[in-house]
This record gives sequence, structure tokens and C-alpha cells, in this order.
Amino acid sequence: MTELNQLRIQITKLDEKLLKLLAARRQLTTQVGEYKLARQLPIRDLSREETLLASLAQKARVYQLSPRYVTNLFQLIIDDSVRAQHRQVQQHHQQLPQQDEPLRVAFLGNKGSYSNIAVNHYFEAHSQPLVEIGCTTFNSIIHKVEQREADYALLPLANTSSGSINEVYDLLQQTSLSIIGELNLPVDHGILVKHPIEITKIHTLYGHPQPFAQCSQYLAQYPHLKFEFVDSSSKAMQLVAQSDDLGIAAIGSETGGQMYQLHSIQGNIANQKENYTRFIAVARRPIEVSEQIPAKTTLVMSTGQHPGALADTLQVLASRQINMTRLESRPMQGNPWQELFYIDVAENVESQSMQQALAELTRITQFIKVLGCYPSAELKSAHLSPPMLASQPINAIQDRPSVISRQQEAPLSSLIHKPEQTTITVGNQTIGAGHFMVFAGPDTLEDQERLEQCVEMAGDHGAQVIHGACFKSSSNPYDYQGPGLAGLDWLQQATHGKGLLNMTEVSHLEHLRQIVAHVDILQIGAANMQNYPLLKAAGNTTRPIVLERGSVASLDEWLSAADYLLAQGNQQVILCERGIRSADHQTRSIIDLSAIALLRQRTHLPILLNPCDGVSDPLDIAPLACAARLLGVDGIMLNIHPNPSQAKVAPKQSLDFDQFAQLMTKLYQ
Ligand SMILES: C=C(O[C@@H]1C=C(C(=O)O)C=C[C@H]1O)C(=O)O
Repeated sequence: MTELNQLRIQITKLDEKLLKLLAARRQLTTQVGEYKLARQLPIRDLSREETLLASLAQKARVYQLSPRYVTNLFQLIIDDSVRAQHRQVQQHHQQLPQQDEPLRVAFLGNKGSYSNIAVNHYFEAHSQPLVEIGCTTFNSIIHKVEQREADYALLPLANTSSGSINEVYDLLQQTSLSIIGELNLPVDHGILVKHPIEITKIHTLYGHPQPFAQCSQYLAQYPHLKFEFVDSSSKAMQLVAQSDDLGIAAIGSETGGQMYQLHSIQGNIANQKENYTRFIAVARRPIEVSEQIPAKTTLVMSTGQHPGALADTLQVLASRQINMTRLESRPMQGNPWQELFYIDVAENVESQSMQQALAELTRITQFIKVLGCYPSAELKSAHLSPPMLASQPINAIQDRPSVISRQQEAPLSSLIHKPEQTTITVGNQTIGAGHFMVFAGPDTLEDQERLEQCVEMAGDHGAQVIHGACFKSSSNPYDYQGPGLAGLDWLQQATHGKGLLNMTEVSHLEHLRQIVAHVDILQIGAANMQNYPLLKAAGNTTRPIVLERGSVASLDEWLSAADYLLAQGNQQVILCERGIRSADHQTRSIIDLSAIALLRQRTHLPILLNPCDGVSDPLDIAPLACAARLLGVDGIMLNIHPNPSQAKVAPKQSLDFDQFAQLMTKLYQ
């Protein structure tokens, strides 16, 4: 037996042991579920999860494993145990008898359609056999349940790329069925063919209108393609599988395509890389959701036509701390100029606050109905405070009264316009008002491998955002200019699924749309601080923006640029001081720490410092960063590199990994 085979045998044995251990862990968490059920305790215990993850992250180092890898892995394991306990409690609450009778479920399409995949996901934990009832219209699906020919139906309600599915919302107006569950299904569209072929040789593409809408940007590159709309993705796959014409293709999921022996020649083609469809499960009778697990309630209502009528109804929810997770409006059937509002709230319909809110809403709405209360599909993950989840952030300098006199119209960035500090939350991470964030990454992206090393290092030491420029405008045009837009995929791949955010600089207006599709945070560099067309376009996006101070900009000019961004609509602006021009040429710029103290008195926006351009020796980066921390910055941006002396850009302004690890410990001491 070769050495490789022997090693693989050992790996297989270990993997089996891991499986046994996972099953034993699951068994124990089920016992915990029973304990909580008997004592009416909440299932979720986020502080226990945080302690557990923090201790695993610490122990990971002992075994030379990356703490980020270990915590991500255990987060999945814990999510699974929480979801299993939720099901356990809910089944007990509904007193569902153990039945052998099959569950009849109606859905759109046939084997392999997205709805069919959703049905299998939703019912995977049920022990009863499934009878799948494929239908050709949403109307017939609802009819099947109403007529008792099916027990449940699964309907798509909205997609992250194409938005709401109006037809389903409109059917919900009329049906007597209740929503009893929800599911968020990741949807990965691809081009499916009978035999591998280049896309340029395909003449006709079959599919349901929804996937076409969700992939419009990719499809626009191939104007020669003729689109044929069919009832469902499975129908499209069937047509391709049965035809002898090799120039036709279907748009659908790879998993679905496999059921028809189709090959995917291009995957992940949706406009949004994270493409999800939200499905609802409906049944003839509503269910009651246990108060031990998180629930959602969906309402439909119409308000009067007077000014502020909708705001009044939302205020009823807000005043009781009821969190609205979705608001959708549709024309009322029969009264086309009147709107029906669909509202999802993260609240159990039976809770006291919800009952009071409903009573009050009946007094001020023209129509109100609960469409259902159901277990929430969303699980908030335990939040791990950086780094290594143990240390307490230093408190920023105490608040001081503002020194600005009241002006006629206060600038949007000013404390007069908004006295409380702005906090910006992206994914699981928050910056501002005491929430500290570290941005780390190579000054300019060089290659995928070095970026991945930086990501691992930065993530393991508690940085939350990975940055790297795709385009570098150095003082010498013959220096390295960056990888261009190819770097966007590197950034996305390196950070995706690791609980880390990514950021890159937008320096050309024409790249904005593509950058927005790939990154979590936009950076506007010092050279573009007064590039107003760029600010205008970026201010119209919904991505947070880090606005660097121009190298010769006064505080007023910088804040005016921030005001311009805010005035476009985007309220998520972060200011970043990275130094100004000085008479001295030993450093690229001089770090203006006074500006941080002054900004604290003038603006509610979060403030970052990037000290790297202010040094000629990387050892000076750490003391500058710590000084800014004491002055109350909300975050630090750092250049890191596995081997700074070989960095193509900023070799003397980048920390090596040891220097970075030491600085992170100091920042969080
Ligand atoms: C198992 C428990 O229930 C949940 C699941 C946890 C886990 O899988 O480790 C931890 C905390 C709870 O949110 C528990 O409370 O210990």
C-alpha cells in the first residue's frame, strides 16, 4: 500500500470518529432541550455560546489551528443544535402526533424546480414520507390546499435580486390559508445544457421569468440569446433534456439540472452574489408558536388616506419595541389606488406587546388581518468581540459638550443635526459609539495567495474588515498599479463565509456598480475626496463609505464632502484621517491627531485613523494607532503584508504579521 493510501485510511478513520462525536454532541443538546422544555427556559443562550466559542478560539492556538476557522466551524455546529432544539420545542408545543401518514405538499413546477428543492429542505427534518404535488400555477397550489388535496404548500415570496413575487402577495389577500413557516433558500442559477458547449453556440434559453430577472446583468452580455419563458425551471430543464437540439439551454439550479442529467456550463450568474429566495409554508389551520423560540408574525393591513396614516401604524409597533423585518405594499384588488401593506414583525402573535399593538391597530386601520405566526428561520449568531473575545475596549474620551454655535441649517454631519453618535452595522459588525473596528489588509492587492495569508492573520487577531486596493495611483506611473477589477473576486472569495467584511477603493465612476456587487464597504481615497460626481454616485448606494481626508483638505472641506455624501441619501459615512501634506519629506504625510480631537466635537460620524503613511519605520505605526485610540477614534486601518520588504507598494508603511499581532494586543489591552 502506498504511503498516500495509508495516510488517507487514517484520515477516513478520524473523520468517522468526528461524525460519532458530532452525533454524541447532538444527543446531549437534545437532553438540554428537554431540560429547557420542562422548565420553560428560553432555548437560546447567547452568552453560553460566546463563552464556549471564546474558549475554543483560545485552545485552537494550542493545536496550531486558526481560531477563525475553529470558531466558524463551531458556529455551524451550534446553529445546528439550536435549530434542532427549536424544532424539538415547537413539535412538543404543537403536540404533533408521530404519524406514518404521508405529508402532501403542493409547490410550483416539478422535480428539480427551486420550489421542489425548497420543499425537500423545509421538510427534511420530518420523519413522515413526503408526497410531492407539482403544480403549474400559484393559484392551483393554493387551491390544492384549500380543497384538502394537499396538507401544505410552499410558495416563494421574495428574492434578494428580483424582489417580491407580486402574484403570491396578491393571492395571500384572498386565501383563508395561514402562514405556518418560512425558509430562506440560497439560489444559485446556472446555464444547463445536455452536452457541454460554449455559451456563444447556444441560441435559445428556456426558463421561468424569475431567474431571467435575477440574472439580467449576466444575460445582457449575450444579446444573441433568445429567451423562452416557461411555467417553471423544471419545465425548462425537461424541455432541454428531451430535445435533440444541442443549441438550447435552461436556466436553473445545478442540483435540479442533475436530476435531468444536464451539465452546468456556467454557475453563480445571479446579479447578487448572495442570492436567496424566501419561501413561506401555508396550511389550512394556523399554528401556535412556543414562546421559548423566536417567532415572526405577518400582518396585512390598509390604512386611511390621511397624511401620516402609515407612519401612525408603524409607530404603534415601534413604541412597543416590536421589530419590523419587512414592509411590502400592493394595490388593493378592486380598489387600485388604495394600498395593502404586508408587514413582518419579529414577534410572537400571542405576546402581550403584540396583542396590545393589534388592538390599537384595529382602531386606526381600515383593514387588518394576521396572516400567520411561525418560527423564525433566521438565527442571529453569537457575537465574538475582537480580539480573542476576551479584552474590554478602552472607553473613548468622555463626551464633551459641542462647541459649535447653532447655525441656520445645521450640516448633516454635525452634532447639531444629530447629537447622538452614528453607529453603522454591516453583517455582524458595528462601528461607532464605542464599537471599535479594525481594518487590515495589503495596501494594494498583489495576488490571491498573499491576500489569503493576510485574511487569515487579520481575522485570527480580531480585525473585522479586510481591505486592499485593486487600482493604485502611486506618485510614479511606472510603479505597480494593482490587479484591476480581477482583485474584486479575490477579495470576495478570501472573505466570504468567514464572518469578515471586505472593502476596496472606488476610484473610477464606471467601476462603482461592479464594486458595489462585490464588497461590503466602499472606500473613497484621499485623491478623490472632492471628486463630486463620484461622491454623488457613491452617496446613492446603500454600502457604507469610508471617506478619506484629502492630503491638503481642511476639516471644513472634508466635512463638506461628507455632507455631500449624506445629502445623496447614504447615511453610513465613516471619516478616515490618513495624514496631510507637510513641509517634511521623510514621511509621505503627517498624521493630524489634532483633527481627531476636533472632529469628535463636530461630528456624529464614526472616525477612523490610518497611521501607515505617517511613518518611515513601521515600528512607529503602533504608537500612533494607540494614541489615536486614546483620542477616541472608532477604528484603525492598517496595512499588513506577509513580507513587507517584498511588498510591491508601501514596503516601509506595512506591518509584518508579528508587528500586527503585537499591535492588536495593545489596541485591545
Ligand atoms: C445546548 C445548549 O443550547 C444552545 C446550544 C448551544 C450549543 O450547541 O453548545 C449553546 C447554547 C444554547 O444557545 C445549551 O444551552 O447548552
